[in-house]
Amino acid sequence: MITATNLNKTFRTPVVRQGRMAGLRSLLSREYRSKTAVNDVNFTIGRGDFVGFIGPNGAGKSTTIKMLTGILHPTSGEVRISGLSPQRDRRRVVAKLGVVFGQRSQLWWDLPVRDSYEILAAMYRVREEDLKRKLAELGELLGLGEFMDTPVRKLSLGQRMRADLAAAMLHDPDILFLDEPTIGLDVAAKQSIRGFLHKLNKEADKTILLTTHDMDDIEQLCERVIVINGGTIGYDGTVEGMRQRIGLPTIMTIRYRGACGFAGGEADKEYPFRVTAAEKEKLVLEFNRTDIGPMEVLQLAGGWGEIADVHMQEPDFEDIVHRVY
Ligand SMILES: Nc1ncnc2c1ncn2[C@@H]1O[C@H](COP(=O)(O)OP(=O)(O)OP(=O)(O)O)[C@@H](O)[C@H]1O
Repeated sequence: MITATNLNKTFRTPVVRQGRMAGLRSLLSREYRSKTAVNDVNFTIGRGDFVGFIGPNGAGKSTTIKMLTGILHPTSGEVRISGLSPQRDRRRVVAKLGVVFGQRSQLWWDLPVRDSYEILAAMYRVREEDLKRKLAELGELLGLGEFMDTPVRKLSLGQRMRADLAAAMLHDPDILFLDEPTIGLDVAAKQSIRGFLHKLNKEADKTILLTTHDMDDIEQLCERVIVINGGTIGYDGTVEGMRQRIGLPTIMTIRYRGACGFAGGEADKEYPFRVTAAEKEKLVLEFNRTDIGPMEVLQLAGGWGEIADVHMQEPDFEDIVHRVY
């Protein structure tokens, strides 16, 4: 449904000269600096996929999304959205896409939300009865009723984001590109946006590409994550696969009923895990899931006494992402 093939984007910006007569010299001979923002990027996103697109600041995320939506032309390589080029078939591709930039609203600042929707519906040639039906449906899912007649500038950030998501859905696109849709929101507002996106993906089968710096968005919503850094893709796979590849340990704390038999001599033996703390009735073990599974660890640990209670702590997703970057 969405493919990027050998996608490249190099920006050429004029160098600003310093010193006397700099302006005149710049006019006579311009010097340019090249910056490769996206470097040989390849991926395919299937219908109904929910993909997280992450990377540090300046990694090339926005540049990639702008090429996917047709706002920017690639220096080389190509994009296909349902077989169409967003650069050459702009109008047909735009009809399939909904786009939300969290930092920038596409609504008219001084107009009531309702008026913005009417303008957008006219631009997208949405029929009046379809708009009515869509607004009733989105109104319920996103709680638009409380601010439909309020000018956009008076909305809270959470309300504005909900209003923007509805705006992106008015023409019922199959694909959504979301750039930081939860930025700056409090926990409750984030949860409400996430609930909506989850429904769109699972119940309405929308394909979603989500850019975010909030790792909870990724963990709660995405099955797959694409990591970009310095314009190049560093990882493309499942969230679980990323955990395993990075190799941060899972920590298991085992409490025994009575004294634990792990002691003298045992410490010298080779195990596929590390014992990081050993007390009378408690052991703390660290292991990598690529080396051994939790059930095998428990079988081995069960040899040192009767296990009363087990607690497992998976590596923190934020730490994993930092390692990938
Ligand atoms: N119009 C432009 N002209 C020149 N350089 C640009 C332009 N747009 C982006 N860049 C550069 O390309 C690189 C990638 O930028 P991009 O905005 O795609 O990153 P990003 O991953 O979206 O970052 P962020 O998370 O900060 O939004 C950066 O070094 C940026 O300075």
